[in-house]
Amino acid sequence: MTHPRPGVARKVVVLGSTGSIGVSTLDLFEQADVGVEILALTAGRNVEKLAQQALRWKPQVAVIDDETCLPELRERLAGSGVRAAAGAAAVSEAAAMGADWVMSAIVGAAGLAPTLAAARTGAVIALANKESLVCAGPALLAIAREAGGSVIPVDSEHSAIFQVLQRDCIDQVSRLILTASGGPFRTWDKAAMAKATPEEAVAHPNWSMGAKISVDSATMMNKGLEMIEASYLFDTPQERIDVVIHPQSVIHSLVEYADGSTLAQLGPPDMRSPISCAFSWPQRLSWPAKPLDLAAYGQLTFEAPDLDRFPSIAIAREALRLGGGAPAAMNAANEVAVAAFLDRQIGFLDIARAVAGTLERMNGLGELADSVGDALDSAMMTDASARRIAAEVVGQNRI
Ligand SMILES: NC(=O)C1=CN([C@@H]2O[C@H](COP(=O)(O)OP(=O)(O)OC[C@H]3O[C@@H](n4cnc5c(N)ncnc54)[C@H](OP(=O)(O)O)[C@@H]3O)[C@@H](O)[C@H]2O)C=CC1
Ligand SMILES: CC(=O)[C@@H](O)[C@H](O)COP(=O)(O)O
Ligand SMILES: [Mn+2]
Repeated sequence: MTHPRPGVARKVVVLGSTGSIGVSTLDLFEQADVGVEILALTAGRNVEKLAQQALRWKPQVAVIDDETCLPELRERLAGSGVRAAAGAAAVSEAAAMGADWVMSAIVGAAGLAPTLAAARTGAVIALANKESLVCAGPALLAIAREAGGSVIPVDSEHSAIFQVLQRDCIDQVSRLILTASGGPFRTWDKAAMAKATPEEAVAHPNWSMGAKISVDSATMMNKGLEMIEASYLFDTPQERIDVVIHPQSVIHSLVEYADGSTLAQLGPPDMRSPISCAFSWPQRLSWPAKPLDLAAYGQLTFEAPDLDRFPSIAIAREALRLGGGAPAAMNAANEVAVAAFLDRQIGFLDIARAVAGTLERMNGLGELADSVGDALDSAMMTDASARRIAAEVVGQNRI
């Protein structure tokens, strides 16, 4: 694992540079004034923003997933010395350019192939793309380990656990406690939630994030995904992972030990902090981070999650219990249902119904069996059949 060395620019790739995490990552590089040599920046289809970033950071290559955007990217980068490339294969090639540190911040299962490609190179992977762990967690972690690299979580809860986990006392960990804000509908009744609009669902109370994860926070599927993520990352069964609602998002998660002591990590809700940790671990970066002013908060509050209004946590527990392809299927069904909700095809409460319905149907068809062969192929096969079935289920719920 390559640690930052004073005076030596680390070679970096930022996958998903145009998104919320990607932008925070580049901003942190500026704020912390760290020495980085950016090998590649990648985006989905936001060619204007990608070109702007590329002109500022001068990577060797700027890659856009959507091939129809390549002519415009080429035009915008003409004369800059930055090569333009396009397509999913080019994104994975960028991930495997031999960087010391790769930020994995593509949204959804689309991040799996490039993250695995980066893992095979032995890079330090700063992992924001939780969906890749959900789809193929054990394989991804094993590939990174075997290649001599590492996976450092960026997701705020997992970064918190990563920071307070005492590696010498791993057998004395009794519980991992994930905090959840409760999202924008924490206090809404079911009748109001049924009518919630996409605009209301993406209005997260504490964090400014991409649309998909914002809807996941509103359904609390984000916590379901995070429970699976924590189970794989910290090798902990789901029975020992709990969720507590903490509306202020100041305590990012906790580790409870068998001697009755519970350690927590705190900070203002700012993703540059876990990104900073993943960049400099086991050291710390200096940058003008806003300090935590506990007196200004006055009080930190906690409540138990309501599984009737937010069934997604239970759905994720069931997917983890089923094992095999169930987490990947759950993730794919959720991506389909969230996209349909954002497109106003289904109602807010239909998202969790569609995910549960897809899992039920696939289980009945025997399509959630343990994977065989290549982890990526097998996760992508499960992903594809879950998307097909979820589209049918969503069609039945169409408004
Ligand atoms: N935002 C946050 O605070 C947090 C995010 N995460 C996780 O980090 C990941 C990124 O989240 P966030 O930054 O909010 O998401 P955004 O939607 O803001 O950004 C997603 C990024 O992925 C790119 N992208 C989208 N689809 C594809 C594709 N098919 N191929 C290649 N690139 C693609 C987007 O490009 P384009 O701009 O062109 O569409 C963009 O750069 C998610 O997995 C999320 O769960 C975890 C914790 C916190
Ligand atoms: C910032 C981050 O890590 C998000 O995953 C956050 O946790 C979302 O907030 P919720 O707690 O509402 O899901
Ligand atoms: Mn999180």
